Amino acid sequence: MKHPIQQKIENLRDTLHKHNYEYYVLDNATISDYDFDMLLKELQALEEAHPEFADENSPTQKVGGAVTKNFETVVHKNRMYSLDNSYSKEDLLDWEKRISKIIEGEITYTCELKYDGASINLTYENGVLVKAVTRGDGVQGDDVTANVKTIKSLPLKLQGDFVDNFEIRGEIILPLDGFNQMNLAREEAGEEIYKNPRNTASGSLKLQNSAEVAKRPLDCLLYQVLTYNNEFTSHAQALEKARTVGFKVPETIKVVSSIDEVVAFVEYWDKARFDLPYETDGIVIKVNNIRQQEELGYTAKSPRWAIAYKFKAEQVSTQLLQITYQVGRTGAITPVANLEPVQLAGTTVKRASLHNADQIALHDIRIGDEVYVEKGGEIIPKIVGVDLTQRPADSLPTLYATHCPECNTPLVRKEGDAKHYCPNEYGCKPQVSGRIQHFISRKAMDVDGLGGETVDLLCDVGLIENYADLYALTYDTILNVEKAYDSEVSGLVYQNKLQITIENAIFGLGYANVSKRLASLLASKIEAIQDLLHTEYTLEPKDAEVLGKFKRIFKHRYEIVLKQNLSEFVALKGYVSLSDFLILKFNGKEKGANLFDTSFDELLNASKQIKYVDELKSIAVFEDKYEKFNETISKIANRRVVGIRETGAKNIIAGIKASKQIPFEKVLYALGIRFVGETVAKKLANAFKNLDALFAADFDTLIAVDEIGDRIAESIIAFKNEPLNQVLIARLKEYGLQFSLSEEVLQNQTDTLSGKTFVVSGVFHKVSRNELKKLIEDNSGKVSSSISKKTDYIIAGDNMGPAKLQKATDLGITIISEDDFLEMV
Ligand SMILES: NC(=O)c1ccc[n+]([C@@H]2O[C@H](COP(=O)([O-])OP(=O)(O)OC[C@H]3O[C@@H](n4cnc5c(N)ncnc54)[C@H](O)[C@@H]3O)[C@@H](O)[C@H]2O)c1
Ligand SMILES: [Zn+2]
Repeated sequence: MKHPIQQKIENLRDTLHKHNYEYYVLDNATISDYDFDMLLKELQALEEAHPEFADENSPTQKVGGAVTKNFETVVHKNRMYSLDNSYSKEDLLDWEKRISKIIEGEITYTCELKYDGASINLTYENGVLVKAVTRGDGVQGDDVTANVKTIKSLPLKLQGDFVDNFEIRGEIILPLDGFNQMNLAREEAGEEIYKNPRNTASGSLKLQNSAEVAKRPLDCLLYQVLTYNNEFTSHAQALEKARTVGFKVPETIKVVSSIDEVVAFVEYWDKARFDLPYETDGIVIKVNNIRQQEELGYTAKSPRWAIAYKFKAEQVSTQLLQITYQVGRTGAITPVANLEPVQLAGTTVKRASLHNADQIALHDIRIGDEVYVEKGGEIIPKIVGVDLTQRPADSLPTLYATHCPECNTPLVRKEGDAKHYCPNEYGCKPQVSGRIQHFISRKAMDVDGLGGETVDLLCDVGLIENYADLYALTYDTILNVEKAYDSEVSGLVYQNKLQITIENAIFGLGYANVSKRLASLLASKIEAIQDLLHTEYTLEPKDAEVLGKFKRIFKHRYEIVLKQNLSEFVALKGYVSLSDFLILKFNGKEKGANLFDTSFDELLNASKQIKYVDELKSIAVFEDKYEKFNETISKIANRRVVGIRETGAKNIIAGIKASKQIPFEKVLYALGIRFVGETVAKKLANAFKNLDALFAADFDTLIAVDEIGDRIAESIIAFKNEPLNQVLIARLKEYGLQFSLSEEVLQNQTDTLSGKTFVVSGVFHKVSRNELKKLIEDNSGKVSSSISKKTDYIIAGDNMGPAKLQKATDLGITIISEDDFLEMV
């Protein structure tokens, strides 16, 4: 058993590592900065109280970022640090006390805004910009010179005299105006909008194409000059000189001589910051005298001579207009507050997350309430409370959604789970598409050429509805498939009120984007929609092409659907889509009957199984809110068309074909069995060697495998017992995917290390850490991340931490070198 404090420390480190990765590498934070900082402080306090659990890789000891593989890695000449945070005047006074013990003489401070973007280190030689490198992990960063050179306000060549060779540091930011304009354009194009300026600035720097970067209105604000010959005596003096030769050093910087003055500066900017053209998340206070700075030096992570003061999140109040529900890829439901638009920290806020039913109940949040909205750092705003004094007299408590907004299935909530789920795994559109997107993702089948948007498109037009369908796609069926997307209406436009005529069906099926005019022309010559397949038309070339496309997709769908009758079909999939329903319902009716002359109500009543309501949603809008519907229809003129052209089609088909070679463990991961992540999939693949053996294993056999617990075993059994999965797997086998480990892999596996547990620590020379781990696993050994009594060997590289070494010696564990280990295998 691990010491509970050690366990807690390790959990905190894991959590913080994950958030660092999301924040710095993915540019996609999932908790607020404030919450992040509080977790970090908790970890700091625990580590201070328990030095025996110290680790040089802890998030408290290192700058949180990382280098990416996309750029050349450059080692910084001078390390780049983070900043210590403070939140109150007391924190600032404590800091002053700490530094006064180390340095002598008067202290003056500079106060600067903390610009919220991505840090950059610029190297100038003989007055010319030669290199721009991101902070990375503080020791080394990404060389993004080409991208940075596109920033117009940054001098590539200095005007006037400055130091010959120097480095200068600053923040690449995206001013609010530019950010809002970028988002406006994306909103109009129907694209997902950017979360916040910081993410977008940081993401822009990492783009591969500098021409794209040049289109973004980035700016660079400078905050520190590093020289080699003591050219400057104070920080402020260096910055002012830098300004005169063309660097953008904000005029907001101020030199003061007491913490009281610092506090006044903070208080002023806490209000005035909202009038700034860019975002700031705090103030940076620095010791102004450079000699004093040098005396103070650095901790592992930050300079002792500087501290950040972080502003509290801003709050506003606004009216809650409506609560809607979003369905995630796993079926998880997230309630979303639709708000009366309000300005918050420089951006217009229209929506906020409500998290889950408990949160709504906790604050008793009701539609019509005046609610307090807060931007916790940078992620989407949240509702933190209700102004009860403003509550309307007739307000009613919120009734949480009972049915899935996408497929109308009753929602479920498992004990101990905060979220509701839509259980209609195989019939709910976001889940269906999500599962396919997981299947093709990089760590799974790694299908090149196919992305999330295209999967959505292929699902929407009905070409695929599970991952096996991917392998039935051909170049011809996907070429020129396209669909127009807009915010509300997904395709069906009912002109004759609620009548579905052939004309409307052709228009509404969404295949190939047939125009209203063409639909009516096509409908005029036929009795039933399937007549389209053999009726001759004389058409303009453009129309003929559209009809060709329509026929291709329709025929494909038609053939799939007609293989079963309606009840079998429903039994198999749990739902039918509207288009499938139409095909099934009207197949075989006598020619002459007006097959599509069915009212919407009739249609809905006739089949309670229609759950694929994407198409039907527009009708609900039509019935409830005629005006809104009209407004939406008018937007159709600005629809965004997503389509597949020649090159795209070729790449998709090639990518799908190539994925047949992806090794078994990845295929297993791709199947999307609950709780079977990448590592578990690898374990299972190694233990059972092929899918048949895995699926033949009973519960006890499964949990006998190292690290496979009840939950995973149950999930595997549930998966293999699901008839639809059986059909899918059978199809995938037929298509030739890898369902067993390759001969080559099997040959490299031995039992040499069976029963032995290893901990790998430090830096290695001959093989990488990951290769070491793989070697251990291939030879049936076990890798553990921490030292305990169960550890048999520690493979120690360079720089193994002293705490680990001590612990290993205490427990009497054998420490071996890289070479010793390689001998063993
Ligand atoms: N929400 C999350 O998941 C998450 C994850 C990781 C980090 N974070 C946030 O990021 C912060 C840590 O990030 P960090 O290590 O980049 O530190 P930081 O942002 O707190 O401070 C260091 C950085 O401030 C920047 N800076 C801006 N103006 C400056 C000025 N005038 N002078 C000096 N530096 C200036 C520099 O780029 C410097 O690298 C945490 O406080 C946390 O809130 C959040
Ligand atoms: Zn659903």
